[in-house]
Amino acid sequence: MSGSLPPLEGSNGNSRLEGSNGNSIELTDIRKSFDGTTRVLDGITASINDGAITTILGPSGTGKSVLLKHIVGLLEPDGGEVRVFGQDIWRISLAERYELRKRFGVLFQDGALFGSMDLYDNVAFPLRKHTDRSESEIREIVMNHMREVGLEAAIGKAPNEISGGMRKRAGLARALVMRPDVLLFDEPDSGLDPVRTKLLCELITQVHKEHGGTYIVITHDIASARTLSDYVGVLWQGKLVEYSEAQEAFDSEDPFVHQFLSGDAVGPLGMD
Ligand SMILES: Nc1ncnc2c1ncn2[C@@H]1O[C@H](COP(=O)(O)OP(=O)(O)OP(=O)(O)O)[C@@H](O)[C@H]1O
Repeated sequence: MSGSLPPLEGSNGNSRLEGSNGNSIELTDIRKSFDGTTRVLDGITASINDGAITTILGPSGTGKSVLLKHIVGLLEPDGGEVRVFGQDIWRISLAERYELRKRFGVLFQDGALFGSMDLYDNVAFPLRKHTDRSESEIREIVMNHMREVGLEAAIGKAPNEISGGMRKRAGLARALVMRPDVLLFDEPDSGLDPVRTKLLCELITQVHKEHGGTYIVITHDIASARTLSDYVGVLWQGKLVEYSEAQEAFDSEDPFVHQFLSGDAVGPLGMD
C-alpha cells in the first residue's frame, strides 16, 4: 500500500503546500541497496501528510533509519525521487540542498547533544550558528522551549549529568528553536521505560499541537505509535506494506501488519 492519504479533519496543516500532491514530502519509487544485491528499500512511494504525525514502524533492521536519511537528503537513492518542498533534492545543488535541510529538525536517539556544553548552550547552538539573533532574543527562545520540555531547572547541567529521557527532551528543545517545518524523530522512545516513553510521546503530541508542522517518527514501539500517530506506515522487507490513517492500520487484516501491530508471536514474522 502506498501513495497519498486524505488529510485528517482538523489536522493543523501548515501553509507550505508545495509538493505535486500538495504535500511537502513526496517519495516516489525509492530504491536503495548498499551491497548491490539486497534492496533495503525496494520501491517506496509515499506522500507524507503535512501538519500530521506519521509514524514509520517495522521490525529491527528493516530500513526505517535508511528511509529517514533519504527524506532528509543524507542518503541518495539508487533510483526513484525524493521531492521536498516541491524540489527533487538530488537535482538541485549542494548549496540548495543545504538550504532545504534548514527546514528540517532531526531528533536522534540520544538527543545528539554536545558533551562539552551545558544544556543551555546546546539548545542555543543552532540559533547562534544559523541566525543573527541577539543573545537576549536567544535567551528568550531557549528558555521558552526549555520550559516547554520541563528542563528549565536543568539548563546548567552537562548532558552526562542527566537521564536519557532528559537528554531526549533537550534534543527536542534544540530541534524546536529553529521552528522546523518538518521534524524527524529516530526512535525517540529507545532506552526509556514504558512510563517515560508514554510521557515523552505525550510531550511530542503536545508540542505538535502547539507548534504544528509535519512530524515523522521512526519507532518499533507499538504503544508509542498508538499515542502519537495520525498516520502509520509499516516497512517490511523493503516495502511499505501498510500506509494509512492510524486506526485503519491498527485494524488491518493483512497477516504481517496485524501480527506486527498486535505484537503477536504467531504470523509471517519469525526470529530471523
Ligand atoms: N551506511 C550503510 N552501509 C551499509 N549498510 C547499511 C547502512 N545503513 C544501513 N545499512 C543496512 O540497512 C539495513 C537497514 O538498516 P536501518 O538502520 O535502516 O534499520 P532500522 O529499521 O532502522 O533498524 P532498527 O529498528 O534496529 O534501528 C540494515 O541491514 C543495515 O545494516
